[in-house]
Amino acid sequence: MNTAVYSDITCEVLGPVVRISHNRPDRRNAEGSKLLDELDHALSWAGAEDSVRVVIVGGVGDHFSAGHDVKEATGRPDVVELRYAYEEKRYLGYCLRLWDFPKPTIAQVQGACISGGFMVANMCDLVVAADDAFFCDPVCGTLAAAATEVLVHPWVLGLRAAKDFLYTGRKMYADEALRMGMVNRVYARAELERETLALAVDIAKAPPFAMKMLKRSLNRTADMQGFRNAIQAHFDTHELCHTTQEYKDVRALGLGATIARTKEMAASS
Ligand SMILES: C/C=C/C(=O)SCCNC(=O)CCNC(=O)[C@H](O)C(C)(C)COP(=O)(O)OP(=O)(O)OC[C@H]1O[C@@H](n2cnc3c(N)ncnc32)[C@H](O)[C@@H]1OP(=O)(O)O
Repeated sequence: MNTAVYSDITCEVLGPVVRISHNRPDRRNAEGSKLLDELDHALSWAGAEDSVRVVIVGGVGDHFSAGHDVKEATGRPDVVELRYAYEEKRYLGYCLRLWDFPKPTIAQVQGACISGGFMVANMCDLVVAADDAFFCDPVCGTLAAAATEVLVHPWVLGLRAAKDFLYTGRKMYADEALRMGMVNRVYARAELERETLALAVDIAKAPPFAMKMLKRSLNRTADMQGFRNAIQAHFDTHELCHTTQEYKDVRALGLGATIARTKEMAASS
């Protein structure tokens, strides 16, 4: 049993399935350090608990997540060493732990799934989306950064489509994401939770050791093609961008401007 008390996530045990949800709907589920620490804590518990067979990662409210909490981020010191340590732990480290999670994971996505939040969803094995879900990662244009810290897009979209998507920073709606193979299934918004849980319960019937080995082999297939090295190399490239004048200029514009630019870029075709 998980007796931890969380504020920024919810953690529900649903038979053999645990649903862990971002829970800051008033901030559009922006991921601050508390939320990320709680998410990682709940995942560690679920990974070690024998009765848990599948984990769903979701979001309470209208949106999966608006990405990093940019308000919190602008309050942190702009010092390379401190930023690197923070991002290596909470972005790269937590994401790789989710990627390596020993049981199947499903992202359950409705509404906005933006940049940092998208990165978390992309670390899950499967993505199930509501018909109102949209995905975007416009941070090259909005924050002068080479995409989010963990660059999964070429692996789940293909190289050419990832370039189109990231160069424009546009929105991709659930139906296109399904066609592109970036999401597995799309349901009407009212059915998302029920259908995702039904899928999780179905997967949970498999023998757990065999499932763990199956996931390990599938992930190793990606590793043998360079997945982990590419992810780690991109992280350093991303961090380099935080030292530039371009970055300092956009950071000085503040939170409101970042959100406004994100909305503007997301609206472009
Ligand atoms: C490498 C970098 C990675 C990153 O992840 S950087 C972050 C990228 N994300 C963004 O730039 C933010 C994107 N947010 C949006 O586009 C919109 O939001 C939504 C489409 C998700 C929702 O739009 P709507 O329903 O009109 O809500 P609203 O009025 O924009 O926001 C409601 C409250 O939520 C706060 N908020 C939204 N996103 C963030 C965020 N990412 N970090 C911190 N706060 C956020 C706002 O400021 C506001 O707050 P108040 O009610 O006090 O005015």
